[in-house]
Amino acid sequence: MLQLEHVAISYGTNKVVQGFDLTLQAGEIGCLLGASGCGKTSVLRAIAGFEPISEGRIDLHEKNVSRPGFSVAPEKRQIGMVFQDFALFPHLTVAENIAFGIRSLPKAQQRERVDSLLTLVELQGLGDRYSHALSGGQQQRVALARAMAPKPDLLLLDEPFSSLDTELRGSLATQVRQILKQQGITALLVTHDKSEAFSMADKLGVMDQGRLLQWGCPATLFSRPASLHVADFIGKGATVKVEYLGDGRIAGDVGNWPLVSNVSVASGTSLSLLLRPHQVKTDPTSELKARVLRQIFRGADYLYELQLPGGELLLSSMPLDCEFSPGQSLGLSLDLTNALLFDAANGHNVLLESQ
Ligand SMILES: Nc1ncnc2c1ncn2[C@@H]1O[C@H](COP(=O)(O)OP(=O)(O)OP(=O)(O)O)[C@@H](O)[C@H]1O
Repeated sequence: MLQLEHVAISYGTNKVVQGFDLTLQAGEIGCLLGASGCGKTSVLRAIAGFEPISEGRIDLHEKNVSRPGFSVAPEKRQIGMVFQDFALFPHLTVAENIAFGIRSLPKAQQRERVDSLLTLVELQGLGDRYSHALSGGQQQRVALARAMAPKPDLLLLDEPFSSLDTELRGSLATQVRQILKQQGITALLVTHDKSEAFSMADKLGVMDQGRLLQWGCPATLFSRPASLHVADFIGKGATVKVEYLGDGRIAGDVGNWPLVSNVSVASGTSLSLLLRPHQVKTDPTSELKARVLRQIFRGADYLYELQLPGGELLLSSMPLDCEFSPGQSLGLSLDLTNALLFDAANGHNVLLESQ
């Protein structure tokens, strides 16, 4: 449905996106996740036809729409867009906003489509309102309905929920996913919010400085991140230095541990071991000790910041009945079943497939 091959985007001499490959199948929801300024919006604008590309190609339905020196006009691409700031027309009612892109259809057909979209986004009865009389979440659902009205082949969503409060953002992301799935719409969303990305995406990509570091299903990115940067970006954790001893063992300030998976490095290699909070547990009988630095109440559990005697930090999530105070020393056990290991020199994942 959508294919980007080795795409580069430049503003003058400044290349802000490079070597960008991405494939989205029909009906899939893709999501680009990355810090501010990494090039997410530029990629969306290039797909929509608003930005030329300086290298590579963009194909829609296996037809080339962008290559250096050539670009099919945005209005000929059958692409709908939803932006961060809703961008509804204030002088038009909700129904008129939704009908904006289908003005050329006969009136009766327009009304029918607007009514079915109002039902779809659960705004029945609000067709005559103006946007200032709607909540942020309602406005964003109008923007979604308006983008869907012309039945686009592809919907691009640029940080569509970022101006809403956290709770509304979460529930709207789930609703929007349901609507897109129900209608079989192919969509690409950009965001810097991990939870939004996880609740929306069939395929997820992490971008950094204009490059797509990894593209795959969210579970794969979480459990098999290609690099420490991807792992760090998509989930909380702490890294500690260890050395690969050979024979499937690692050692460092966290002690000497056997690995469940094989690694692709020689003995003596310096590695970074990423430990997520659920992998670090209290064990009074353990020789591995750490000092409590901070206890953070998270509602359903505590997050503890811990320090090993050598100075390295660990994070641990513990149930609410595990009450420890700053300064206290704890025995720890580590669950290395799904441990993530990266080459300390280049940050690449060194784990081979689990045995
Ligand atoms: N029209 C432009 N002219 C020159 N530079 C631009 C232009 N648009 C974006 N840039 C630069 O390109 C880089 C990527 O910007 P882009 O908006 O694509 O990033 P982003 O990941 O979407 O950021 P954000 O999350 O903050 O919206 C940034 O360094 C930005 O300053």
